[in-house]
Amino acid sequence: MSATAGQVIKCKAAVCWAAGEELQIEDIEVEPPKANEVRIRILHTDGLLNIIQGICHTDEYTRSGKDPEGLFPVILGHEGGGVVESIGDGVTSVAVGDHVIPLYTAECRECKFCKSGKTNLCGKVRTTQGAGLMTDSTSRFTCKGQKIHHFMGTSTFSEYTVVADVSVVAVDKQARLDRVCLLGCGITTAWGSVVKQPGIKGSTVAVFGVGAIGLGVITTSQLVGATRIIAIDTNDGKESWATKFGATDFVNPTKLPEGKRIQDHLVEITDGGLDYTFDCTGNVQVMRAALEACHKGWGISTVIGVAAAGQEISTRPFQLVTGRTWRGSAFGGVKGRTEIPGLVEDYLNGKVKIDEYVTHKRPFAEINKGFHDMHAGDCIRCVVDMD
Ligand SMILES: NC(=O)C1=CN([C@@H]2O[C@H](COP(=O)(O)OP(=O)(O)OC[C@H]3O[C@@H](n4cnc5c(N)ncnc54)[C@H](OP(=O)(O)O)[C@@H]3O)[C@@H](O)[C@H]2O)C=CC1
Ligand SMILES: N[C@@H](CCC(=O)N[C@@H](CSC=O)C(=O)NCC(=O)O)C(=O)O
Ligand SMILES: [Zn+2]
Ligand SMILES: [Zn+2]
Repeated sequence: MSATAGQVIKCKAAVCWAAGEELQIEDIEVEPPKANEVRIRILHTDGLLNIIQGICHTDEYTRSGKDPEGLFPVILGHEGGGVVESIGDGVTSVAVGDHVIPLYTAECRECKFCKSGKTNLCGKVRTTQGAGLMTDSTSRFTCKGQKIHHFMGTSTFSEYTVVADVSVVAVDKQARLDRVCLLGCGITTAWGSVVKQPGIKGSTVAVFGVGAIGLGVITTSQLVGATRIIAIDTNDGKESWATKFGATDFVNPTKLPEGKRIQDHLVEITDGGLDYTFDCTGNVQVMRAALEACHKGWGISTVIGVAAAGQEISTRPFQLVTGRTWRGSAFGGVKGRTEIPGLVEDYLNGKVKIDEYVTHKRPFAEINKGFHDMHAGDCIRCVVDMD
């Protein structure tokens, strides 16, 4: 039992008060966990463990106001790790002191979705999570007397956070928490999007967008045995990254002859198109190009990127009539409580890269600089040092 169990904890958090505003480091209050909830210490003060956590483009997407589900004021962050400080009644899946990763895709194992065997999406907490609240429709965070919304059921940009017990997984304490916390989103999303897509072994793949997600798709495609992996990015600086992670080719669509569309170029250089393509940009024009770069009769295109409010995808229905498939992937189709412990072991065994994605590091007090880093073009993953 920790000394703070059952008490309101006062700590620091990065609060975004309104859409488009920078985050403010504020003193907040974090209520104890209620039944089936877990309070997690993201800041570790004993000097043994220095937590870092990632900033994902989806945090920026919500901060910017482009997310139709965005609610403010809010504590963002969904790629973190921490240590369980206390648990509410009925919690059996994690214990005080466990090293844990919060999961924005819950896994209750009881709902229609979880029991379907067809999806990783879980229905248990999604409605209240989307409303920025815990399952009893209240928040555990206050600041200056005001209620602060939770974000994606995780809100990791806080020294303490509260999550549902179905939204957290304990991991091997031998794994450095300041590394495996990055499995909370981007790397796992990319890994799952590839390993859960049958047929990539021996096939051709095109990856649009060479950020953390695109690199994860490239390296996992290589791991499962894709024969040709074409990376596409508008930034030439991404070519060396793509190659280092396993791409066989790199194309910058802005360097094609005038009027030449990227999908037409890809179809030409691949004898009819790719077996598999992935959108890792969030740009709906790119999503279309990725679909249309697929081979007639069997090509499959996966949308991973998150597009802004009001954006819609389109293509000629004939593209689908003639055998191309458009699909999407949330958190890579990964069931976090079941599969993240195995991914942690894969990291410990050198089968999954994590450290290689980190290009920038910022102290918590400079978290806004981390958000700016993401727009600079040379950033794969910026991590925030909570110490
Ligand atoms: N479905 C899911 O579960 C998840 C989805 N996401 C989403 O995935 C997307 C990718 O995330 P992340 O890798 O972190 O993002 P990044 O911005 O780091 O990577 C995107 C890359 O695409 C490049 N790019 C931009 N426009 C084009 C274009 N027209 N053609 C080709 N490349 C282009 C960017 O270039 P430049 O460097 O010049 O900007 C950048 O290199 C985001 O939308 C994010 O929200 C993230 C996690 C989970
Ligand atoms: N809130 C947005 C949709 C955002 C979105 O698509 N989120 C992804 C994860 S992105 C992680 O970095 C996701 O898993 N969505 C599934 C879900 O149930 O939210 C909107 O409303 O457009
Ligand atoms: Zn994310
Ligand atoms: Zn469920």
